[in-house]
Amino acid sequence: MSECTHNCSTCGESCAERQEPQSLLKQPHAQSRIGKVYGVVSGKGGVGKSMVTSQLAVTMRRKGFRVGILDADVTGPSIPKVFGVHERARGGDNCLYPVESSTGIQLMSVNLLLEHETDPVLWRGPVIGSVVTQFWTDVIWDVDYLFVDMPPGTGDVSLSVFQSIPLDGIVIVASPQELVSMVVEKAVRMAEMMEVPIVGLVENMSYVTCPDCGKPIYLFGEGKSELAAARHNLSLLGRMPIDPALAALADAGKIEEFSGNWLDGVTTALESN
Ligand SMILES: Nc1ncnc2c1ncn2[C@@H]1O[C@H](COP(=O)(O)OP(=O)(O)OP(=O)(O)O)[C@@H](O)[C@H]1O
Repeated sequence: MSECTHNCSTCGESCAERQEPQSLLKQPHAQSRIGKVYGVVSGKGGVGKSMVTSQLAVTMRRKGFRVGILDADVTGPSIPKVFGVHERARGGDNCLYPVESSTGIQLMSVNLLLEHETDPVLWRGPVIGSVVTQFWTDVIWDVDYLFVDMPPGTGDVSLSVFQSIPLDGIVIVASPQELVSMVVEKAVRMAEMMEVPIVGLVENMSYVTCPDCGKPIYLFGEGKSELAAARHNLSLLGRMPIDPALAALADAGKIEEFSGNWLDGVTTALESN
């Protein structure tokens, strides 16, 4: 046997010192019942990731599934607000209970734990990462589908989610402008490196509908999403317009009242996954 370098990855010997690579995936709470788990990610902030997460959850709930949203966007949590939920989450012995929206969607977000929902979260990355992990390990979920609203970008909290929560897949949300930049590619590469399947791509703020003639106006140019999807070998599952009615519903905490079938391609893909 050659001299031990303590680097098992470059050594073929089988010995007592050998350490297999350890999975960092965490177990959910023993009382949780969780079906499929999907992350909703974006290369950068403000492209509508929370909007898409909320609409996916509402659509799956309308189909009769039990649905939850784990808001992993700890420093910019918007999920409770768009659902009009302002009460605080209750805790039990070593557990937390999600708060239910008016249609029964289970929600957990740091904003449901803060004394004042306008308080900023002035925590460093590792603390934020551990809070997100606890939303998986300590919350008692009872869902067929759990959507994780990821923090924007490919920083350390996103990495914590990928490492600690066993995602069945991710949905990538991008605006037309973002589709031509490298940030989408970074999100795609991150998923590939973490070996998480990509369900597909959603282009948000793709166009506006002319209020007079009903024609779509592609403010940022047409056809970018097809090109980007082809470039990254992704399925283009939906295109959502900029719709002032959607923004108004989100601002009023009434996202459960949205109408529109832009994301049906995504929910069909999730159901058949
Ligand atoms: N298709 C749309 N039509 C109209 N308004 C939209 C649309 N998509 C998103 N918005 C609005 O744009 C703003 C940003 O959306 P959202 O919070 O979903 O983005 P995000 O990507 O989650 O941002 P962050 O990562 O910074 O939290 C919100 O006010 C939201 O209501």
